[in-house]
Amino acid sequence: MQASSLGFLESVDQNFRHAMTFLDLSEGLTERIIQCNSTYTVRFGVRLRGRMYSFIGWRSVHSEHCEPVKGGIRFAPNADAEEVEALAALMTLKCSLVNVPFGGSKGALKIDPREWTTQELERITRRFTQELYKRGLIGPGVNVPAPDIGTGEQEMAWMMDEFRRANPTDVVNARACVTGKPLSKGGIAGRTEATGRGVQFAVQSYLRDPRTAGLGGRRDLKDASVILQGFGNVGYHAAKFLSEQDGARVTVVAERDGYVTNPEGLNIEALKQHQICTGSILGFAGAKSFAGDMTGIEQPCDVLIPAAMENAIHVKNAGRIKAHLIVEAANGPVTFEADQILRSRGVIILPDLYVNAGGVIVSYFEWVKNLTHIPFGLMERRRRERRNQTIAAALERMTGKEFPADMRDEFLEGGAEIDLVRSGLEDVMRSTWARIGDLLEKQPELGDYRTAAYVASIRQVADAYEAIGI
Ligand SMILES: NC(=O)c1ccc[n+]([C@@H]2O[C@H](COP(=O)([O-])OP(=O)(O)OC[C@H]3O[C@@H](n4cnc5c(N)ncnc54)[C@H](O)[C@@H]3O)[C@@H](O)[C@H]2O)c1
Repeated sequence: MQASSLGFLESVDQNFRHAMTFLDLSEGLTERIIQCNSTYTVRFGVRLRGRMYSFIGWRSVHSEHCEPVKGGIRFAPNADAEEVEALAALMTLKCSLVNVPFGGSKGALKIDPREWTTQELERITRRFTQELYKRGLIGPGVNVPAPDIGTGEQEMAWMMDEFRRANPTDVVNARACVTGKPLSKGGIAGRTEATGRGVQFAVQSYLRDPRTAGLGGRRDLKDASVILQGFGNVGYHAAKFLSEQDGARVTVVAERDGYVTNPEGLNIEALKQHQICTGSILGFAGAKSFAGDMTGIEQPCDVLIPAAMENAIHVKNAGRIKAHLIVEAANGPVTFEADQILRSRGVIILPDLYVNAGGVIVSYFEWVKNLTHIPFGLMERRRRERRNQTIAAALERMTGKEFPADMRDEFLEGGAEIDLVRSGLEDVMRSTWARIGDLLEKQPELGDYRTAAYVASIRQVADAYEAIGI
């Protein structure tokens, strides 16, 4: 997915430097914040299928102004050190923007997971974890990985288990060494859907804010046409919530082998089942398929959600994008140059560091849950229970009737973990949008949401560096 003259890392760097022009920081501090602190390359061998296979991976730490540092681990055949550094920089910005107390990091293993069996992937993942551990690149207080492209809760469970084995005398906090784990291994309800759910809250926050242009003045997604690129974890959940709960019509889903379309709106759940059964979205009965055609994202629509790889929209195709609103669910899907072309055409872009922050927000909840060793939100649940008891007693006094027994338990229940996670996520996404909007209102010269988000975020990182005197 290339054809940009600027690479991913250069695009992030340009965005940084553009935002820095609105901040009054010393030159030394500017460079300190932009530069990636370290990138480790790990090479290791695993004996598989009767021979030795060599693997290469990376873990970048962009900024340690807050520790531990945090960021996903990607398993992808085209991964490289530059990509990992760009992603680590975005993690620094993202965590700062949504006020989760982590520095930025990211990792990758150059591997196509589809070429290996589950047992083989387990051995590779465990060896990779050993390499990270040896270099102090995994641990609850130092560096906390999470899922990204090509990884999920299974890989996180293996990593956590390998870390725990390496620390047999200190297993108490071992669970907090990665997030995105299965529930049975210390994960948190709602983590898998979190990034897609956050995308939904981001779109809603933008549309409901009277200061924005909305969708040509419209304030909701009812019947709006949406094109999605990338039908993986983030893309699937975003499309599911926006179509089932906000009434959007997902008219195109584009994947690496082509796209499917239905102007009436695709049935997202049925399409997912088809993808799981056949390994592709193509050939889905409820749509027309275009095999090998990568122009799905160029079809007319109200909203385009790139949720696959970086550099999906570049100088060569930016002029052909017809969406009014682009919602960056992926990291870096619009290059710096494409961003300028699109904005000159009046296209509004909601930036990645805000839109896809749901994953790290809920990862933070999971990390806190693992370190406190008490069920997530126990205090909040107790508070809600007490509040609801007071309301029930007041209602009983006013009506002179007892609260119906069948409703009582449900009403008094403070809320399950999933409700608390969702409401916490919603709260952070909405308040972060308000911060971005307020800043742009106060400083209209910033010009766009990406610059406003970068400025808000960098300012906090700068404050942290200045406070510790580096
Ligand atoms: N998983 C998370 O919690 C999370 C959090 C924040 C950001 N992100 C970002 O979201 C994006 C997607 O991550 P994910 O976790 O959903 O990964 P995933 O592996 O679950 O899904 C990615 C999907 O994109 C598809 N894809 C790959 N190349 C494509 C191409 N050229 N055209 C169309 N589709 C293509 C893949 O086939 C796959 O279905 C990445 O940029 C990732 O960094 C993920």
